[in-house]
Amino acid sequence: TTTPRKFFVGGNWKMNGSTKSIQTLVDTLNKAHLPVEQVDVVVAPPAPYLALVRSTLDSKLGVSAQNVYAAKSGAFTGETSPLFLKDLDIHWTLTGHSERRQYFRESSEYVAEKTKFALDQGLSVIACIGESLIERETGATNAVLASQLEPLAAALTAADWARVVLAYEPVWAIGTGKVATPAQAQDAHKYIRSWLAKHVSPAVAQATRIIYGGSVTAGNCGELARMGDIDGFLVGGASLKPEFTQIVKARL
Ligand SMILES: O=C(COP(=O)(O)O)NO
Repeated sequence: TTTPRKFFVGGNWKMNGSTKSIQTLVDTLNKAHLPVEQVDVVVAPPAPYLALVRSTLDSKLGVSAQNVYAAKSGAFTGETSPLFLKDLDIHWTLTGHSERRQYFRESSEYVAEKTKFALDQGLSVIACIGESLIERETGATNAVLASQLEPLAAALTAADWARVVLAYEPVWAIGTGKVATPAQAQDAHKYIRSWLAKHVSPAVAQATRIIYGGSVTAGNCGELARMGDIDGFLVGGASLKPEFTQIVKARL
């Protein structure tokens, strides 16, 4: 028998918010009494607001950085150390979000290096992968996903994977309102899981949560959540709204 994977919903606030809007959002989340026994919920505020959110959000909800640097401290102006997060009782970080790959030229090798470093510092990681529109249209989706997974598989031990959630976020669905169809998302998740089974281990493939991101809303999350290899969501725009609490309950 295999242990069912606990549903996981992340909220990526990206570069949005203010003290006032964040306090309102935190208040909404605290009052929602989210079903944390059935769903892992983690929100990722902008770095300047990490301490505020951690100190005011219900402790049963996780807080994540949106990015970290692969060093403990030093002359790396502008960067966030994993040690800062642990100091703030924050146990998660995103790595490899497509916006960091696109605007800040983060390579899959670099993403794997920072993912491994964060894990070695005791953090859990939401590691992001996903293809562009041209890659999908030219039939390169699986090859691209494999190329993004390879450095991760090379860097991580089997034990590391227990603290990794993979987020499949097709770039063409992020912020566009063009959500992947349940079949498109399921196919990609199924490929990722089969890739893990072959290149890491069947046990890691079975246990690793693979969550979908890209224009998820309260309206489309239900049908996506019914797909066997979709273990949750990484929500952008909708995570800034009260409807995020509906998305958390997508599989209930
Ligand atoms: O980038 C995303 C998805 O963003 P949207 O939900 O706004 O498409 N999650 O990390």
